[in-house]
Amino acid sequence: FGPFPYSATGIVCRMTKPAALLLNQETAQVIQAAFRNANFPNITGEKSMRLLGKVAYGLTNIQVNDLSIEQSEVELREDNAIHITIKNVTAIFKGTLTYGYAGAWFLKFFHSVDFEIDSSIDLQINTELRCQKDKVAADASDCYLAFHKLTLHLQGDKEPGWLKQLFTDFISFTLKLVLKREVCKEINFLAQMLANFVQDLAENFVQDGDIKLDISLASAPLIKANYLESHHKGLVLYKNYSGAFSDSVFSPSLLTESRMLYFWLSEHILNSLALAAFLDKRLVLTIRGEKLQALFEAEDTEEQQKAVQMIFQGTSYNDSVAKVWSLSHPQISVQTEGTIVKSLVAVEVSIFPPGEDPKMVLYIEKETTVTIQAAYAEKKLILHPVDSRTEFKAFKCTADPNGNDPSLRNFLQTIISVVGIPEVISSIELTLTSLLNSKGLHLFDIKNPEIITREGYVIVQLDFSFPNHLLLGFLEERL
Ligand SMILES: CCc1cc(Oc2ccnc(N(Cc3cccc(OC(F)(F)C(F)F)c3)C[C@@H](O)C(F)(F)F)n2)ccc1Cl
Repeated sequence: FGPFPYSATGIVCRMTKPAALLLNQETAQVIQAAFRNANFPNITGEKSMRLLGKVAYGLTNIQVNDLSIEQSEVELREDNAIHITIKNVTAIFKGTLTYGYAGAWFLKFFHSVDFEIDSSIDLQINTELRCQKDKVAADASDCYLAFHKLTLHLQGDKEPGWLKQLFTDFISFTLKLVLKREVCKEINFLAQMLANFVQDLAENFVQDGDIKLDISLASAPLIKANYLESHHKGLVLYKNYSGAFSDSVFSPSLLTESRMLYFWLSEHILNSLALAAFLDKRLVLTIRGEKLQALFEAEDTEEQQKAVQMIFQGTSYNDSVAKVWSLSHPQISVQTEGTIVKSLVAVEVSIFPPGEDPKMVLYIEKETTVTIQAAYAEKKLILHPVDSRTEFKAFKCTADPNGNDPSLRNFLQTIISVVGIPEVISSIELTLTSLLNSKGLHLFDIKNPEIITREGYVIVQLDFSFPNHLLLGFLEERL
């Protein structure tokens, strides 16, 4: 049967061990939030003591005070679990202890005193990543607390020995159960909150206006010893149009394990995005003023001056406009050389002589094929055309109605290829960069990102350092 059919997968995200280790440095903040968020119920009970008869006790408004977390280890386990081990969490719980007993002579004696409990705890959290309703679900219910120490300190020095004994032998057992239940419940809750947070952030990231990418899971996340991997549908949704599944096949060997983060994207996604952008009338560019002048006066030759005179007939560039747009859905394919964009493009120049009606002076249709290499540096997307070829499809010029002036055509051919295509690409570059930054990509500290193109797919691989205000911000919202 060949490799497992990933055909429903358009995008694969791989996070390797180095990324997990870096993210693990934020675990301490999550655990601290879990302890702080946990609400501990009052613990009440009674115990009949030898000399004292029935003793009633209550631990009320238990709160965590100081919490210190030394180091936490993270391990990716092949059985689809992320094991986090945190040793020697020291926590001080504070609250009020009320105790009393009805003495033999019906003497009711109740006393309440503030307490502090010193504790040292080992945490073991085995989180499973699952696919639930097509989304990443984090299940951290496999959670253990081991108490090394749990000592009660009562306020003031009157600490009846029998009470400490009662606490040590009896109350602490219940207390451990309550602490484990509440802390693990909160950790599980936060784990799912984090998964939802990433999912929401990601969904917002891959949406703009009516165009969005369905990044719901195509299969359950995979965890290997050195990386974890999620497979997403990667379907382009545009209004009621939704792209068909792609047939490009992902296989794990396409990604290495040396970088922190990998995104594998099938070329089908780029193609569908181009179609959606075309349907959304985004593939239109208007050039006027000095931009237009720069295009038409890129090279100062005799032929150029003649052509400009013929086309603009003395109208200034400020009263002229060039419009460039795709006549058909651009076809995008990906090769090792780069991303190849093939599109039938129309260029129309109109002039608005003052006091006269506007008139269209030039119309050209060309089949353009451009090979583009992409890079990301200084928080900007860089698109570099490495090769372009064009083929005339139609040509109309009022100044030369029957098109028998070859010098004009040659001139236009040159400026479209030499300056026209680069101008269009740089405007796409600026638009995509501002789109990425509007999604907050510039907030991430991305290190040495590589955009690699191969037949049928693109791989984006990178390292990152974690802007902890991102996680802190998330946790503050939660607290
Ligand atoms: C925007 C990155 C991205 C996320 C996708 O969808 C999801 C949904 C849920 N989890 C993930 N994970 C991958 C991932 C890695 C790094 C960043 C990120 O999203 C982000 F929110 F940080 C970014 F959008 F800001 C998502 C995590 C998934 O691999 C795991 F680990 F949960 F299994 N991706 C699909 C495609 C792309 Cl390009």
